Amino acid sequence: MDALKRQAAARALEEVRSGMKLGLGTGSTAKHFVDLLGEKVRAGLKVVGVPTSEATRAQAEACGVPLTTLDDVDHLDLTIDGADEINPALDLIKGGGGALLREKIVANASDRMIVIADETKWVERLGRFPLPVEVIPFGLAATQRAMTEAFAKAGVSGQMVLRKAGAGDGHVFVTDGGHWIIDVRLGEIEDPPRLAGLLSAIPGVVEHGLFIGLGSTAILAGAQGIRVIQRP
Ligand SMILES: O=C[C@H](O)[C@H](O)[C@H](O)COP(=O)(O)O
Repeated sequence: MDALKRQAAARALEEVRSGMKLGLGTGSTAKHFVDLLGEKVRAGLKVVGVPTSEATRAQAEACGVPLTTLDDVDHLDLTIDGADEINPALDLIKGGGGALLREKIVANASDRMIVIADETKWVERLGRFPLPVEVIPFGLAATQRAMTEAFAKAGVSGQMVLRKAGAGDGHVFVTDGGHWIIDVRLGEIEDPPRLAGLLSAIPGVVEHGLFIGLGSTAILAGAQGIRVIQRP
């Protein structure tokens, strides 16, 4: 699986040109991309990147990829990032690694977003992967009640699970922005854009993992080779 992720990352690197301002994604697939980009930079490629997490920032710095911020550039040419699920409209579920907020800000500031993944991320309908929803700790119960109403309006339901940190000591997972994440296994989401709008309207929801209309191209690596899919 890791070899497939690297293949998708290598194919995405072919889209990078000297002088580009890049959004750098987060996760195990994006990590391959940053690694390969670092090799190119050390060989003379001139790019700057905006990392979507502190983890990616640290990796990019270690690889020698020059970094900037969205305050210092007026737009990004291209963002390359992974995903937890991708449907044929190139709508995505993201945030399995907890980086969805910065990832969405960066993708939205980009002219194009290339999604890199192994074939297992491709689904007819989004929703098998638990949807991450980033919330403000204040008023959590009220936010969850509003989320339940939003799910009902969108015709879905699922148990809400407050994400815990990986250490197994019971501590709540805290995002780079200081927020919490609620994961909700919804099953098939009939209308992802509608659910996205309903969740975005809830005051305690900072952001959610539905990326609608942001993915331009998906590069999927599987046993049969690489598929490049453009947003319809
Ligand atoms: O917050 C994490 C990101 O949205 C990742 O891009 C996503 O979870 C996919 O990660 P991976 O490439 O490790 O499957």
